[in-house]
Amino acid sequence: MSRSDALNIQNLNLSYGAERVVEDVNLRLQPGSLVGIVGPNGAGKSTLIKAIAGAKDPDSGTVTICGDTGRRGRQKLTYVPQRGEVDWDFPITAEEVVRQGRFAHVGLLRRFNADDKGAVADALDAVAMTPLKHRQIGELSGGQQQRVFLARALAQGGEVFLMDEPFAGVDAATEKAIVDVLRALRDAGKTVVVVHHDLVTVSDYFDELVLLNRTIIAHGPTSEVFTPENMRKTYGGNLAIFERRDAAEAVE
Ligand SMILES: Nc1ncnc2c1ncn2[C@@H]1O[C@H](COP(=O)(O)OP(=O)(O)OP(=O)(O)O)[C@@H](O)[C@H]1O
Repeated sequence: MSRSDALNIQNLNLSYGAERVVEDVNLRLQPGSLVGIVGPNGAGKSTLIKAIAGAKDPDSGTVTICGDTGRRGRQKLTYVPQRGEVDWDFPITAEEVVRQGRFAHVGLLRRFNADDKGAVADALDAVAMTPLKHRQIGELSGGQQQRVFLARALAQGGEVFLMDEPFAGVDAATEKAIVDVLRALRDAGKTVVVVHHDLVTVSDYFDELVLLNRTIIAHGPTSEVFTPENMRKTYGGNLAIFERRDAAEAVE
C-alpha cells in the first residue's frame, strides 16, 4: 500500500451469524479528505464503520490506519457512533463527556493536565456548547447532544474520524455547525468519513463519495460518482431526486 493512505481496507468481509452483510470491500482514502458513505437502509454502512473502528470483528480482511493495523492503527482513529446507540440517561455532564475523549487511548489513571483542559475547552467552543457544559446530557436537545459528541471526538483527536449519521435529527443551524467542523478537520489534513442519508446535500458536503450496497458500488470524486446510473445501481428502483433531474434535462 502507499505510505500516504490514511485508511486502507482490503478484502473485508463482515457477517452477523451466518448472514454476510458486507462483502469484499476494498477502499483507500487519503489524508485531507471529506468522504460520504451513502447507500440504502441495511446496506451495511454502520457495520462497515464499526469494523473500521474495531467494534466489529471481520470474517476476513484487513483495516490499516496510517500504516498500522490493530490497536496501534485504532489509536489514530476517532469513532462517533449513531446518537441512538448511546445511553443518554447516564448521569454525566456535557463537559465530562468531552473529557472522556482525552482518556480514550491512555486510560483513566493518567492525570488530567493543562493540555487536556485546553483541548476540552477548545472542543466545546468549536461546537458552541461552552455555555451548556455543566448540563446533564439527558437534559440536552438531540442537536446539542450531537454537538457534544462531536466535541468529544475533537478532544480525542486522531487522523481518521468516522461519523455515523451526525446530521440525524439536528436542525439547520446545528447541521451547519457540524459541517463547518468537518471541513476544518479536512482542511487540517484529517480524513473524515461520514455515513449520510440526505442525497440533496451530498454534492455540497463531500469531496468524495463511497456508494455502498453490501459491497462498494462506486468510489471517487463526488462529481464523478454521484450520477443517476450509479445511484440506481446502489438503490435500485426509482430515486425521485434523479427522476426529476432527468426529466428537467430531457426538457432542455
Ligand atoms: N446486531 C446485528 N445483528 C444481526 N444483524 C444485524 C445487526 N446489525 C445489523 N444487522 C443487519 O446487517 C445489515 C446491515 O446493517 P447496517 O446497520 O450496517 O446497515 P446500514 O446501511 O447502516 O443501514 P441504515 O441506513 O438503516 O442505518 C442489515 O441487514 C441489518 O439487518
